[in-house]
Amino acid sequence: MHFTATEGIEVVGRLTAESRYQGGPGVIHGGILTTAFDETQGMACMLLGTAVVTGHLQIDFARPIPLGSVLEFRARIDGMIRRKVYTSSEVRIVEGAAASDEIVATSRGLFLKIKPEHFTPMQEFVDGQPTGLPTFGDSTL
Ligand SMILES: CCCCCCCC/C=C\CCCCCCCC(=O)SCCNC(=O)CCNC(=O)[C@H](O)C(C)(C)COP(=O)(O)OP(=O)(O)OC[C@H]1O[C@@H](n2cnc3c(N)ncnc32)[C@H](O)[C@@H]1OP(=O)(O)O
Repeated sequence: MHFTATEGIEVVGRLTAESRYQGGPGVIHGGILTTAFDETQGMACMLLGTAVVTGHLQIDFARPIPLGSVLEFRARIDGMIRRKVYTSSEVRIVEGAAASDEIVATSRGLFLKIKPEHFTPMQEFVDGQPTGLPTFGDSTL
């Protein structure tokens, strides 16, 4: 995806619903749409200048999205308290046969600010290949 920072803390992302993203016949898979929301809202949080991870994500799939559609996601930060960052986003079809101003899906997400050491226990798994026996708390894998 490509992202653009706009006025305020808002992010715009575009994604083409390619054939490899098919879920039901002729339509985008809901998991792909969910991933795109996660990325767009996570990117909005990045404008705060701190790293975040997704804590909770809730999607409303309002309309089927035909393959070939160009989607435009808009995401923003609605509020913050302590480490919690509340975000929302919506998507429209901006190019293709089904293009219109109608919102075809919406998302609300809670992101948590994290410190860089959040990922330290997972370093051994970078690129998917465990190279040692990392310890998570008291349990050993
Ligand atoms: C990918 C990271 C990138 C790093 C930076 C590199 C540059 C990137 C550049 C570009 C980024 C583009 C954007 C990326 C977007 C994609 C992000 C993902 O998909 S992340 C993968 C999926 N998510 C996880 O793997 C989290 C797994 N969960 C955890 O690690 C923990 O549960 C965590 C950190 C979320 C919270 O654990 P605690 O121990 O730190 O914090 P506690 O004390 O439990 O919670 C703090 C507050 O948050 C609430 N909270 C926590 N989880 C909640 C939940 N699921 N629902 C509701 N509230 C929750 C709690 O009630 C508490 O609230 P009270 O402050 O007391 O009011």
